Amino acid sequence: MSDPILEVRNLHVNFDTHEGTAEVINGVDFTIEQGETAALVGETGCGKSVTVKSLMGLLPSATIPEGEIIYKGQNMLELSESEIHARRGREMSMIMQDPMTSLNPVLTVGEQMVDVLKWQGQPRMSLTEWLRDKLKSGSEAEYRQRAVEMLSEVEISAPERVFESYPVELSGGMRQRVLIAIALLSEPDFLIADEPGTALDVTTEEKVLDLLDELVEERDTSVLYITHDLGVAREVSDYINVMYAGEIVEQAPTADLFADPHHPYTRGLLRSIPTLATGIGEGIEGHLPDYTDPPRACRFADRCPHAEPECRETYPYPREVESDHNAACHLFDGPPAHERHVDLGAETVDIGPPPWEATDAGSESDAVADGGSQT
Ligand SMILES: Nc1ncnc2c1ncn2[C@@H]1O[C@H](COP(=O)(O)OP(=O)(O)OP(=O)(O)O)[C@@H](O)[C@H]1O
Ligand code: NI
Repeated sequence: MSDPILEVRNLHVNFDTHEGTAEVINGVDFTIEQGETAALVGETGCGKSVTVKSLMGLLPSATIPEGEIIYKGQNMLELSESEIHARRGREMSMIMQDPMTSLNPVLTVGEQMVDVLKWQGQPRMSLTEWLRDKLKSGSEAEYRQRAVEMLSEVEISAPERVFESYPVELSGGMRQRVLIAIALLSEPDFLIADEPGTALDVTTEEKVLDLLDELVEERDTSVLYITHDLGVAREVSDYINVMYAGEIVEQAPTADLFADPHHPYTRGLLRSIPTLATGIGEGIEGHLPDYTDPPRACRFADRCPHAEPECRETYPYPREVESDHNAACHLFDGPPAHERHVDLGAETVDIGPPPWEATDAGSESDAVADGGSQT
């Protein structure tokens, strides 16, 4: 097996706010294998964008008191600003949540794409530095041709016209395709897609997702896919990391997560997937904790239908359900998922059948106890 392309270990990210220090990301661990598409899933405000911006070195106002971000064997947190700039956009690329704010409104699509292509010839510079000097090399016609080709690859039917257009002249779906084209121009090894498509209607979103899926498959790009929707994550990813309030509460290969979800938050999210029958999901009651004063034990306890006193007293370190499948919950037992996590001792508790399947609440199903009761 090859080395993972990205390993995030014990990542902490804080912000200074008027109310005090917001401890938003609290000890996050996840790994992305070469060529794999992993998802980071959680509700709004749980820290998905903060996590990925810290991977890209795009959080100037944050502090990272602890953690490692190991990309191709190198800890990004030990690199200088200029070394990070040099990688960003070239080896690593990001499709942002909001196409309107990530495209420059005063430049045409073509101008923005050609700038990216020219910049690629300048490996020691950040895009901003490069734009300042505008060192020109290569021929304008070649860049134009490459950009137009890329626009056809994202299935834009009038690429020449879109090349000459300003972002505001395009539909939302078109802008999202342009952003995908820009992100793939540099043929990145690693792509972060932060909810591409959420601003779009469902049909357009589906098309954009299918397209992205195809493009990364062809290129064998490793992808971290950000979404609040487990249904979308299931469609696009091989592995799912479920995030709640700045922590990974459960992580598993996609099929395992759906077959045998352990964390009550994962189960809540599963119930939140809209069904064809009702069109709406159930949602999870309550709201995220205050990041400036988060619970020191389980951050989900206040919303958890199964919380016990221990959940408010002891920190729920991740435990192994199976190899590659971890959950951070006191309600089941299992060996520590990571070496530094040593705080075990909870008994296996039956939390009943998976709620989204349950017909008989309080039955003696041991779906959860089973998975977790390893010695
Ligand atoms: N620069 C910042 N300064 C202070 N707090 C911040 C900053 N950026 C993000 N936060 C806080 O971090 C928390 C997580 O935000 P984040 O944008 O990562 O959520 P998200 O999971 O991406 O949500 P969404 O699905 O809405 O995009 C929020 O409470 C947010 O207010
Ligand atoms: Ni976000």
